[in-house]
Amino acid sequence: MSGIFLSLRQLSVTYGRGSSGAAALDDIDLDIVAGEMLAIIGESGSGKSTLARALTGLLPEGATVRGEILWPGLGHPPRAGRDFGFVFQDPGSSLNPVLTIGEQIAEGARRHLGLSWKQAYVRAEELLERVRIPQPDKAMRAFPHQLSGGQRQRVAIAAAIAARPALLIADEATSALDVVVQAEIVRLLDGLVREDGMTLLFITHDIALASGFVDRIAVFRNARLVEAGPVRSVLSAPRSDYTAALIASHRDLATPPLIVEVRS
Ligand SMILES: Nc1ncnc2c1ncn2[C@@H]1O[C@H](COP(=O)(O)OP(=O)(O)OP(=O)(O)O)[C@@H](O)[C@H]1O
Repeated sequence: MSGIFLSLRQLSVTYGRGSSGAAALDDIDLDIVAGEMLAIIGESGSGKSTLARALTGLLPEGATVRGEILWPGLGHPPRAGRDFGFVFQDPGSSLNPVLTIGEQIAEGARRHLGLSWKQAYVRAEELLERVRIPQPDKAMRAFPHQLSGGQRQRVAIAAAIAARPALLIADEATSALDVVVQAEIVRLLDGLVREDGMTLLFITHDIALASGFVDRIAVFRNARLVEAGPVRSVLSAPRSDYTAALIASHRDLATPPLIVEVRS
Protein backbone atom coordinates (compact mmCIF):
# COMPACT_ATOMS: atom_id res chain seq x y z
CA MET A 1 0.00 0.00 0.00
CA SER A 2 1.24 3.47 -0.76
CA GLY A 3 -0.08 6.96 -1.26
CA ILE A 4 -3.56 8.38 -1.20
CA PHE A 5 -5.64 7.15 -4.11
CA LEU A 6 -8.77 9.17 -3.44
CA SER A 7 -9.69 11.95 -1.01
CA LEU A 8 -13.12 13.13 0.02
CA ARG A 9 -13.15 16.60 1.56
CA GLN A 10 -16.30 17.83 3.29
CA LEU A 11 -18.35 15.94 0.71
CA SER A 12 -22.11 16.48 0.92
CA VAL A 13 -24.78 15.28 -1.49
CA THR A 14 -28.43 16.31 -1.53
CA TYR A 15 -31.01 14.92 -3.94
CA GLY A 16 -33.37 17.47 -5.41
CA ARG A 17 -32.61 21.04 -6.29
CA GLY A 18 -31.89 23.81 -3.84
CA SER A 19 -31.65 23.18 -0.15
CA SER A 20 -34.84 21.08 0.04
CA GLY A 21 -34.50 17.51 1.24
CA ALA A 22 -32.16 15.91 3.75
CA ALA A 23 -28.54 15.29 2.82
CA ALA A 24 -27.84 11.76 1.58
CA LEU A 25 -24.18 12.37 2.45
CA ASP A 26 -23.26 14.96 5.04
CA ASP A 27 -19.77 16.44 5.37
CA ILE A 28 -17.69 13.33 4.65
CA ASP A 29 -13.90 13.46 5.08
CA LEU A 30 -12.20 10.25 4.04
CA ASP A 31 -8.89 9.23 2.47
CA ILE A 32 -8.67 5.99 0.51
CA VAL A 33 -5.18 4.54 0.21
CA ALA A 34 -3.94 3.14 -3.11
CA GLY A 35 -4.19 -0.64 -3.13
CA GLU A 36 -6.28 -0.96 0.01
CA MET A 37 -9.52 -2.84 0.46
CA LEU A 38 -11.96 -0.54 2.22
CA ALA A 39 -15.44 -1.59 3.31
CA ILE A 40 -18.18 1.03 3.29
CA ILE A 41 -20.58 -0.29 5.92
CA GLY A 42 -24.04 0.98 6.73
CA GLU A 43 -27.68 0.10 6.92
CA SER A 44 -30.16 0.81 4.16
CA GLY A 45 -30.42 4.53 3.42
CA SER A 46 -27.16 5.48 5.15
CA GLY A 47 -25.70 6.91 1.93
CA LYS A 48 -23.44 4.09 0.71
CA SER A 49 -24.70 3.97 -2.87
CA THR A 50 -24.81 7.76 -3.02
CA LEU A 51 -21.10 7.72 -2.21
CA ALA A 52 -20.40 5.26 -5.03
CA ARG A 53 -22.49 7.33 -7.45
CA ALA A 54 -20.81 10.58 -6.42
CA LEU A 55 -17.36 9.07 -6.99
CA THR A 56 -18.20 7.72 -10.40
CA GLY A 57 -20.26 10.62 -11.74
CA LEU A 58 -23.47 8.58 -11.70
CA LEU A 59 -25.61 10.85 -9.52
CA PRO A 60 -28.98 11.66 -11.05
CA GLU A 61 -29.54 15.08 -12.56
CA GLY A 62 -30.58 17.58 -9.93
CA ALA A 63 -28.40 16.15 -7.16
CA THR A 64 -26.34 18.83 -5.43
CA VAL A 65 -22.73 18.03 -4.56
CA ARG A 66 -20.66 20.16 -2.20
CA GLY A 67 -17.06 19.66 -1.10
CA GLU A 68 -14.30 17.97 -3.04
CA ILE A 69 -13.50 14.58 -4.54
CA LEU A 70 -9.79 14.44 -5.34
CA TRP A 71 -8.04 11.66 -7.26
CA PRO A 72 -4.31 11.96 -6.48
CA GLY A 73 -3.84 8.29 -7.37
CA LEU A 74 -5.07 8.85 -10.92
CA GLY A 75 -4.07 12.46 -11.46
CA HIS A 76 -7.30 13.10 -13.36
CA PRO A 77 -11.04 12.54 -12.92
CA PRO A 78 -11.95 8.87 -13.41
CA ARG A 79 -13.13 7.67 -16.82
CA ALA A 80 -16.03 5.20 -16.65
CA GLY A 81 -15.08 1.68 -17.65
CA ARG A 82 -11.38 2.57 -17.82
CA ASP A 83 -10.40 3.78 -14.36
CA PHE A 84 -13.06 2.04 -12.30
CA GLY A 85 -15.17 -1.06 -12.59
CA PHE A 86 -18.55 -1.42 -10.93
CA VAL A 87 -20.16 -4.62 -9.67
CA PHE A 88 -23.77 -4.30 -8.54
CA GLN A 89 -26.01 -6.43 -6.34
CA ASP A 90 -27.91 -7.73 -9.34
CA PRO A 91 -25.56 -8.91 -12.10
CA GLY A 92 -28.55 -8.59 -14.44
CA SER A 93 -28.23 -4.82 -14.22
CA SER A 94 -24.62 -4.85 -15.45
CA LEU A 95 -24.90 -7.68 -17.98
CA ASN A 96 -26.63 -7.30 -21.32
CA PRO A 97 -29.09 -10.18 -21.85
CA VAL A 98 -28.71 -10.22 -25.64
CA LEU A 99 -24.92 -10.29 -25.78
CA THR A 100 -22.84 -13.41 -25.23
CA ILE A 101 -20.63 -13.54 -22.16
CA GLY A 102 -17.59 -13.31 -24.42
CA GLU A 103 -18.89 -10.24 -26.24
CA GLN A 104 -19.59 -8.25 -23.10
CA ILE A 105 -16.26 -8.94 -21.45
CA ALA A 106 -14.32 -8.40 -24.67
CA GLU A 107 -16.06 -5.07 -25.32
CA GLY A 108 -14.47 -3.33 -22.31
CA ALA A 109 -11.01 -4.70 -23.13
CA ARG A 110 -11.34 -3.70 -26.78
CA ARG A 111 -12.63 -0.21 -26.14
CA HIS A 112 -10.39 0.79 -23.26
CA LEU A 113 -7.19 -1.18 -23.87
CA GLY A 114 -7.09 -0.63 -27.62
CA LEU A 115 -7.15 -4.35 -28.38
CA SER A 116 -8.49 -5.89 -31.58
CA TRP A 117 -11.63 -8.02 -31.19
CA LYS A 118 -9.47 -11.12 -31.54
CA GLN A 119 -7.10 -10.01 -28.77
CA ALA A 120 -10.06 -8.89 -26.65
CA TYR A 121 -11.67 -12.34 -26.98
CA VAL A 122 -8.44 -13.97 -25.83
CA ARG A 123 -8.40 -11.64 -22.82
CA ALA A 124 -12.09 -12.36 -22.13
CA GLU A 125 -11.48 -16.10 -22.03
CA GLU A 126 -8.49 -15.64 -19.74
CA LEU A 127 -10.66 -13.53 -17.44
CA LEU A 128 -13.35 -16.22 -17.36
CA GLU A 129 -10.67 -18.62 -16.27
CA ARG A 130 -9.49 -16.19 -13.59
CA VAL A 131 -13.01 -15.81 -12.17
CA ARG A 132 -13.25 -19.61 -12.26
CA ILE A 133 -16.10 -20.12 -14.68
CA PRO A 134 -16.07 -23.79 -15.66
CA GLN A 135 -15.30 -24.47 -19.33
CA PRO A 136 -14.51 -20.85 -20.23
CA ASP A 137 -14.41 -21.60 -23.98
CA LYS A 138 -18.03 -22.76 -23.90
CA ALA A 139 -19.10 -20.00 -21.49
CA MET A 140 -17.81 -17.40 -23.98
CA ARG A 141 -20.69 -18.32 -26.29
CA ALA A 142 -23.36 -18.55 -23.55
CA PHE A 143 -25.88 -15.86 -22.64
CA PRO A 144 -26.30 -14.53 -19.08
CA HIS A 145 -29.60 -16.36 -18.46
CA GLN A 146 -27.84 -19.69 -19.03
CA LEU A 147 -25.67 -19.19 -15.94
CA SER A 148 -26.43 -19.43 -12.20
CA GLY A 149 -26.63 -16.26 -10.09
CA GLY A 150 -23.16 -16.84 -8.67
CA GLN A 151 -21.71 -17.47 -12.12
CA ARG A 152 -23.37 -14.33 -13.47
CA GLN A 153 -21.74 -12.35 -10.66
CA ARG A 154 -18.36 -13.88 -11.61
CA VAL A 155 -18.94 -12.77 -15.20
CA ALA A 156 -19.93 -9.27 -14.01
CA ILE A 157 -16.64 -9.13 -12.07
CA ALA A 158 -14.70 -10.25 -15.14
CA ALA A 159 -16.40 -7.52 -17.21
CA ALA A 160 -15.72 -4.91 -14.50
CA ILE A 161 -11.97 -5.62 -14.49
CA ALA A 162 -11.59 -6.22 -18.24
CA ALA A 163 -9.98 -2.82 -18.81
CA ARG A 164 -7.60 -3.20 -15.82
CA PRO A 165 -9.19 -0.41 -13.76
CA ALA A 166 -7.31 1.01 -10.78
CA LEU A 167 -10.49 1.02 -8.68
CA LEU A 168 -13.12 -1.66 -8.27
CA ILE A 169 -16.40 -0.76 -6.57
CA ALA A 170 -18.56 -3.64 -5.40
CA ASP A 171 -21.96 -2.32 -4.29
CA GLU A 172 -23.76 -5.04 -2.30
CA ALA A 173 -22.23 -7.41 -4.85
CA THR A 174 -22.83 -10.48 -2.70
CA SER A 175 -26.13 -9.54 -1.04
CA ALA A 176 -28.37 -11.49 -3.42
CA LEU A 177 -26.33 -14.69 -3.14
CA ASP A 178 -26.58 -17.52 -0.63
CA VAL A 179 -23.89 -17.63 2.05
CA VAL A 180 -21.72 -20.29 0.44
CA VAL A 181 -21.61 -18.43 -2.88
CA GLN A 182 -21.11 -15.15 -0.97
CA ALA A 183 -17.96 -16.54 0.60
CA GLU A 184 -16.70 -17.76 -2.79
CA ILE A 185 -17.25 -14.36 -4.40
CA VAL A 186 -15.53 -12.57 -1.52
CA ARG A 187 -12.54 -14.91 -1.83
CA LEU A 188 -12.47 -14.29 -5.57
CA LEU A 189 -12.57 -10.49 -5.16
CA ASP A 190 -9.87 -10.65 -2.51
CA GLY A 191 -7.57 -12.64 -4.82
CA LEU A 192 -8.18 -10.53 -7.93
CA VAL A 193 -7.70 -7.23 -6.11
CA ARG A 194 -4.42 -8.38 -4.56
CA GLU A 195 -3.07 -9.86 -7.79
CA ASP A 196 -3.89 -6.78 -9.87
CA GLY A 197 -3.03 -4.21 -7.18
CA MET A 198 -6.47 -2.61 -7.46
CA THR A 199 -8.09 -0.44 -4.81
CA LEU A 200 -11.38 -1.97 -3.65
CA LEU A 201 -14.43 -0.24 -2.23
CA PHE A 202 -16.60 -3.02 -0.84
CA ILE A 203 -20.01 -1.54 -0.08
CA THR A 204 -22.16 -3.68 2.20
CA HIS A 205 -24.57 -3.71 5.12
CA ASP A 206 -22.78 -6.83 6.41
CA ILE A 207 -19.93 -5.89 8.77
CA ALA A 208 -19.18 -9.56 9.50
CA LEU A 209 -18.69 -10.46 5.86
CA ALA A 210 -16.51 -7.43 5.15
CA SER A 211 -14.39 -7.85 8.28
CA GLY A 212 -13.24 -11.23 7.07
CA PHE A 213 -11.10 -9.79 4.29
CA VAL A 214 -10.86 -6.00 3.98
CA ASP A 215 -8.06 -3.83 5.41
CA ARG A 216 -10.19 -1.00 6.74
CA ILE A 217 -13.79 -0.27 7.53
CA ALA A 218 -15.72 3.00 7.19
CA VAL A 219 -19.06 2.98 9.02
CA PHE A 220 -21.86 5.22 7.75
CA ARG A 221 -25.09 6.10 9.47
CA ASN A 222 -27.75 8.62 8.44
CA ALA A 223 -25.51 10.20 5.80
CA ARG A 224 -22.60 10.69 8.23
CA LEU A 225 -19.28 8.88 8.48
CA VAL A 226 -19.38 7.49 12.01
CA GLU A 227 -15.85 6.13 12.10
CA ALA A 228 -13.11 4.67 9.92
CA GLY A 229 -10.13 2.53 10.81
CA PRO A 230 -8.34 -0.79 10.40
CA VAL A 231 -10.65 -3.80 10.87
CA ARG A 232 -8.90 -4.97 14.02
CA SER A 233 -9.08 -1.65 15.81
CA VAL A 234 -12.69 -0.98 14.83
CA LEU A 235 -13.79 -4.45 15.96
CA SER A 236 -11.84 -4.47 19.20
CA ALA A 237 -12.35 -0.82 20.17
CA PRO A 238 -15.18 0.83 18.22
CA ARG A 239 -15.30 4.57 18.81
CA SER A 240 -19.04 4.95 18.38
CA ASP A 241 -21.94 3.30 20.18
CA TYR A 242 -23.52 2.62 16.81
CA THR A 243 -20.55 0.57 15.60
CA ALA A 244 -20.43 -1.25 18.92
CA ALA A 245 -24.11 -2.17 18.55
CA LEU A 246 -23.50 -3.29 14.97
CA ILE A 247 -20.68 -5.57 16.10
CA ALA A 248 -22.73 -6.89 19.01
CA SER A 249 -25.58 -7.74 16.64
CA HIS A 250 -23.31 -10.16 14.79
CA ARG A 251 -22.78 -13.13 17.04
CA ASP A 252 -19.75 -14.21 14.98
CA LEU A 253 -18.00 -10.93 15.65
CA ALA A 254 -19.04 -10.46 19.25
CA THR A 255 -18.30 -13.92 20.64
CA PRO A 256 -15.09 -14.18 22.68
CA PRO A 257 -13.09 -16.54 20.39
CA LEU A 258 -13.11 -14.10 17.49
CA ILE A 259 -12.37 -11.09 19.69
CA VAL A 260 -9.32 -12.97 21.00
CA GLU A 261 -8.26 -13.72 17.45
CA VAL A 262 -8.90 -10.12 16.41
CA ARG A 263 -6.67 -8.80 19.17
CA SER A 264 -3.82 -11.21 18.47
N1 LIG B 1 -32.46 9.25 -6.70
C1 LIG B 1 -32.80 9.64 -5.46
N2 LIG B 1 -33.66 10.65 -5.25
C2 LIG B 1 -33.98 11.06 -4.01
N3 LIG B 1 -33.49 10.52 -2.88
C3 LIG B 1 -32.64 9.48 -3.01
C4 LIG B 1 -32.24 8.99 -4.30
N4 LIG B 1 -31.37 7.95 -4.11
C5 LIG B 1 -31.24 7.82 -2.77
N5 LIG B 1 -31.98 8.73 -2.11
C6 LIG B 1 -32.05 8.91 -0.64
O1 LIG B 1 -30.75 9.18 -0.17
C7 LIG B 1 -30.52 8.49 1.06
C8 LIG B 1 -29.31 7.58 0.92
O2 LIG B 1 -29.59 6.56 -0.03
P1 LIG B 1 -28.50 5.51 -0.56
O3 LIG B 1 -29.14 4.72 -1.65
O4 LIG B 1 -27.24 6.20 -0.83
O5 LIG B 1 -28.32 4.61 0.73
P2 LIG B 1 -27.70 3.17 0.87
O6 LIG B 1 -26.96 3.17 2.13
O7 LIG B 1 -26.96 2.82 -0.36
O8 LIG B 1 -28.98 2.25 1.02
P3 LIG B 1 -29.34 0.87 0.29
O9 LIG B 1 -28.40 -0.14 0.88
O10 LIG B 1 -30.75 0.65 0.64
O11 LIG B 1 -29.11 1.11 -1.18
C9 LIG B 1 -31.79 7.74 1.38
O12 LIG B 1 -32.53 8.53 2.29
C10 LIG B 1 -32.49 7.64 0.05
O13 LIG B 1 -33.88 7.61 0.23
